[in-house]
Order: sequence, then C-alpha cells, then structure tokens
Amino acid sequence: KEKVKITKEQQALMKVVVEAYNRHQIPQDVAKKLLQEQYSEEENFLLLTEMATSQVQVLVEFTKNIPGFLSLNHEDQIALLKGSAVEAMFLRSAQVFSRKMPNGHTEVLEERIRKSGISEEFMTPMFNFYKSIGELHMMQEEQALLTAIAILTPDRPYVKDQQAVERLQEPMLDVLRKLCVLQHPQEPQYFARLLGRLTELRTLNHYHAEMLTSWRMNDHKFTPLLCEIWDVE
Ligand SMILES: O=C(NC1CCCCC1)[C@H](C1CCCCC1)n1c(-c2ccc(-n3cccn3)nc2)nc2cc(F)c(F)cc21
Repeated sequence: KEKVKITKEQQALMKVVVEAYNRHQIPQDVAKKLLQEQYSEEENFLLLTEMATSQVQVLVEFTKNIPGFLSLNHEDQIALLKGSAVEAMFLRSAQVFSRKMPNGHTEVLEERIRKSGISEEFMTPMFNFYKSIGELHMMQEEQALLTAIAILTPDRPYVKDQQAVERLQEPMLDVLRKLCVLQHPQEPQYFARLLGRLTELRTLNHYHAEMLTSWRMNDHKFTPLLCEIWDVE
C-alpha cells in the first residue's frame, strides 16, 4: 500500500489557502443574531442581503489569495467568481449551521431559518445539504480547500481558458485527496463524499434565484453588488 505523503510545496499551498480562508471571515456572526431574536420576513431578507453582500466581498479577497488566480485572464477571474458566489455562500451557510452549538441551539436555528421567509419547497434540499455537510465533520483545511476547488471549477459559464483553471484546480484536488486519506484512514470514500457535496451544491445554485423571488414579502431590494453577482433585478 503506497504511503501517502504531502510534499513540502503541497504543505505550502494548503497553508496559503487555509490562512486566506480564516483571514476572510464574515465579521458578525449571523447564527448568534438569529438565535438571539425572531425577525420579521422583511428583516430576515435584509439580513440575508447584508450577510451575502459582505460574504461576496470576503470571497473576492479569499480568491485573490489562491495561488495563480490573479494570473488568470481577467474576464475568466470574473466568470469564476460569478459562477461560484452562490455555492460559496451556501457552503459557508452549511458550515455555520454545522458548527458545534450548545444543546438545542441548532434546532432553534433551524426553526428560525424555516420561518425566515424562504418558501417551503426549498427547505428540504437546503437542510439536506446542511446536514450532509455536517455529517462530514470537515476540518478547516478541508473546508478551505473545498471552497477553493468550487471556485476553480473550469466549466463555469463564459470561462474561456478552461485548461488554465484546471491547472490551478488539480493541485488543490491532489492535496485534498491526500489530506482525506491521512485524516480519515478508516473512510476510503471520504474524498469522494466531499466532492459529491460540490455536486449537491450545484443543485442549490439552480434553486437560488427562485428562492429569492419567492421570499415571503413584496418588493425585494438587493445591493448593487448582489444584483451583479446574483443576476437579479
Ligand atoms: O445569513 C444567512 N447566511 C449567511 C450567508 C453568508 C455566509 C454566512 C451565512 C442566511 C440567513 C439569513 C437570514 C434569514 C435566515 C437565513 N442563512 C442561510 C441561507 C438561507 C437561504 C438563503 N437563500 C435564499 C435564497 C437565496 N439564498 N441563503 C442563505 N442558511 C443559513 C444557515 C445558518 F446556520 C445560518 F446561521 C444562516 C443561514
């Protein structure tokens, strides 16, 4: 059985990505806010747009720290950010939801989200995803690498030089695969399960625009940045 070993340069790559991931976190904690009090559907929508707007800003900063990203063609950089912003937001939301919380807090959080104004039909796919992420008990290295891998998806719409994106994504996939083998020796399928979450994320992408317009309230207002990145209004 070949001994899996993470090379020096793979260690360095992982360090850069994890540090960037941890440096660029949402300032205030939305879970704490939601646990503190009930908000109206309008207030929840406003909270979502505020959180999502600041999350896009930190996503851009994180992406700029992915080795090689800034040497990609500029239009392709935009296409990758635009193509992954919603997935990165749901991945981040799933990680927030899966954090260890005092007894009963997760249930309250789930209840608040169920009543936030999102229409019923999207609850099942969204919480199925959150729970499937939670079951993986991902380490922060895995979360950071998985987010970078989602961003560096070569076949996003309008990407011209897909090979250049593949050349950046492959080293991330290699180091994540080795990390999974080393951290989860009992679970040979763990790496495949992680990548399977990216497929599940794409389905949430598909629901996203409808989730927004069907939010139980009228006159949905978005920030200019969200209009750009979410293709709304
Ligand atoms: O703020 C949230 N998520 C942020 C975004 C940026 C990064 C950090 C988290 C929301 C929140 C805004 C207030 C109402 C209630 C939901 N949230 C969501 C969520 C729900 C629906 C949607 N969308 C619906 C249509 C399009 N997207 N997006 C995120 N899931 C969450 C899971 C948590 F544990 C959780 F704590 C919050 C969560």
